[in-house]
Amino acid sequence: MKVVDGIEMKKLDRKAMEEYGIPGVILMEHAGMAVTEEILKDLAHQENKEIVIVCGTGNNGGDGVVAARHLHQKGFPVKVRIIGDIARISEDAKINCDILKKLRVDIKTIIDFKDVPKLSEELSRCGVIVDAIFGTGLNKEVQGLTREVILAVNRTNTYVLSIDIPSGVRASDGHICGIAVKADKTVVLQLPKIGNIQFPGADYAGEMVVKDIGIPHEAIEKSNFPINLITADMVQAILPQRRKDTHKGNYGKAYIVAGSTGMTGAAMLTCEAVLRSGAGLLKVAIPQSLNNIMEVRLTEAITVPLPELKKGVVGISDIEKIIKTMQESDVIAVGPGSGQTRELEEVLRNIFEAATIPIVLDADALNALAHRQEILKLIKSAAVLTPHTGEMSRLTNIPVEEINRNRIQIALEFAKKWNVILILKGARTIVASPDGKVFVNTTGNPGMATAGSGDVLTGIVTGLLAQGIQPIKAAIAAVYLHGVAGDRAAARLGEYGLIAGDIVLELPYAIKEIVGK
Ligand SMILES: NC(=O)C1=CN([C@@H]2O[C@H](COP(=O)(O)OP(=O)(O)OC[C@H]3O[C@@H](n4cnc5c(N)ncnc54)[C@H](O)[C@@H]3O)[C@@H](O)[C@H]2O)[C@@H](O)CC1
Ligand SMILES: [K+]
Repeated sequence: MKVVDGIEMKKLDRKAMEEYGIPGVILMEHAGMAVTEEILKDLAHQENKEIVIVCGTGNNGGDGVVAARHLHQKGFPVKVRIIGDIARISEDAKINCDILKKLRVDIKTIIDFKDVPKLSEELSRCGVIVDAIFGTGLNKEVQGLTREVILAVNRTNTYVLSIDIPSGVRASDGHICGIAVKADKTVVLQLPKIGNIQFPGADYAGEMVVKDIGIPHEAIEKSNFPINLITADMVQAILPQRRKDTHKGNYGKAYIVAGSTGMTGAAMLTCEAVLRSGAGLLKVAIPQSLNNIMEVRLTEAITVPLPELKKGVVGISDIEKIIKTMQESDVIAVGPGSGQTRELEEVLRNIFEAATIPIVLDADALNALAHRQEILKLIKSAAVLTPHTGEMSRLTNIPVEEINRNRIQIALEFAKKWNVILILKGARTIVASPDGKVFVNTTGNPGMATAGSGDVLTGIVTGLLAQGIQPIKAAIAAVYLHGVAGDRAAARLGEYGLIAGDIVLELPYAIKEIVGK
C-alpha cells in the first residue's frame, strides 16, 4: 500500500477532481461516511452515545461536519464545535455547515479562550470526541486557542477518534507541531500519510483504520511517490507455497560467516533463523576453536571450521576456504558476532570480488565497511545491508539524531548511492531499494530492542534469499515476519522478558500465519 505526504495527497485529491470530475464535496461525503461507520462501531460498546466533533476551518473540519450530519440522521446526539472564524471556513466545509444549520444540529464556534472551560466540560461528558481540527493541511506550529483546545481534548478520559491524522502531527514526517491530539483511533483517508506511521507522530494515532474515499485507484497506481507500507497481503504474495514433489535441494544452500570468541551466540541465532525460515541447507564458517560449541548447539547445520591464525576470529588466512564454500552456496551472510578486526575489511573485499550470489552484511561487517565503504562498488551481485541506527551513523558519518529525523530519505540516498538494498532497523524498520523505492514496516514492538534481535533478522533475510526469493522481496518479507514473530513472542511473554531466541521460536508460527501452512 502506498504511503504519501500531504503534498502528494493533495495532488491525488486534485487529480480526482480535475481529471475524473469527482467534486471535492463527494470526496468529503465519503470521508464523513467512513468516519461515521467507525464511530458507530465504537459507540456499540458504550452507554454514553453523545458525540462532540471538534472542527478546524479546513477540509478536515468539513469531514467532521459531514460525519455530524450522518450521526444526527441516525438519531445520535451530536455537537459540532468549530475553532476560529466560521467566515474563513473552506468552501466544501461551508456547504456542509449550511446543511447542518438547516437541520438544527447544535453547532457553535470557539473564538475565545473564555469558551474553553465550557468546551472542556462538554468533552469530558460525552462518549466520543471526534478530532477534525487539522489534517494534511497543518503547516505551522500549533499555538493559542487551538493549542488550548487540544490540551483540553488530551486532558479528558473520553474516547478520541481522529480524522485522517491526529491534529498537530505533520503529515510529511510525523513531527509534532508543538502539541498533538492523542487519539484512540485514527480513520486514515484513502492512503496512510508518513505522519501516521513514522515516530513520533505514529505514537499519537492509536488504532489505525484506512478507508477508501473514492479517489480512483488507477490515479493512485500511476503516482510515482516512492514510499510503501508493508502489508500482510504483500508478504503473502512473496512467500511461495511449497510444492509437494520437492526435497531440500529445492530450498537453497545458505552460507553464514559469523561468530568469534565470546560471540558464538550471535552466529547461533542467525543460523537458527536461517533454518526456521525454510532454507534447505546451511553451512556456517566458524573459527576452528569455536567449532565444538556450534556442533553441539546447532544440530541441523553443517559447520565449516576455519583454520584461524588469530585465535577466535575470522581472518584473511581463511579466505580461500570461505570462497570455496561460497561458490557452492546460494547466498552468503557475513558479520553477526564476527568481532571488530581490520582484517574483516580484506575478507569482505575478497568476497565482494568473487561473489555471484546475494550477500547479506550485518553487524561487524558493517563496522568494517564504515572504514572502507568504497569496496561496496566491487559487489556484482545483490547486496542487503542491515544496519541499526548506530551502525548507519558509522556507515554514513551522519549523527544518530539527524538519521532519526530523516530516516526515509537517508536510507533511500544510501541505497541509491551504493546500489544496495538497505534495511534500516529501528522502531519502524525501513527497506530502501537502489531503484528509489522505500517500504516501511509497522510490525514489531519495543520488546525486540534486545541483544541478538538483529542477528535473527539477518538469518531470516538469508534464509529467504537461499530459497531464491528476489532480494528486495526477501528483505520486505523478512522485516515483516521478524516483527510478527516478535509481536507473537511479546503477546506470550510480555515486552520486558522477551529475548532474541523467543523471536526465533515464534518465527515458524509467524510464517504459518501468513502462508497458511
Ligand atoms: N478535496 C480534498 O482536499 C479533500 C480533503 N479531505 C480532508 O481535508 C484535509 C486537508 O484539508 P485542508 O487542506 O483544507 O487542510 P486542513 O483541514 O488540514 O487544515 C488546514 C487549515 O488550517 C490552517 N492551519 C494550518 N496549520 C495551522 C496551525 N498550526 N494553526 C492554525 N491554523 C493552521 C490552514 O491555514 C488551513 O486553513 C485532509 O486531511 C482530509 O481530512 C477530505 O475531505 C477528502 C477531500
Ligand atoms: K485530524
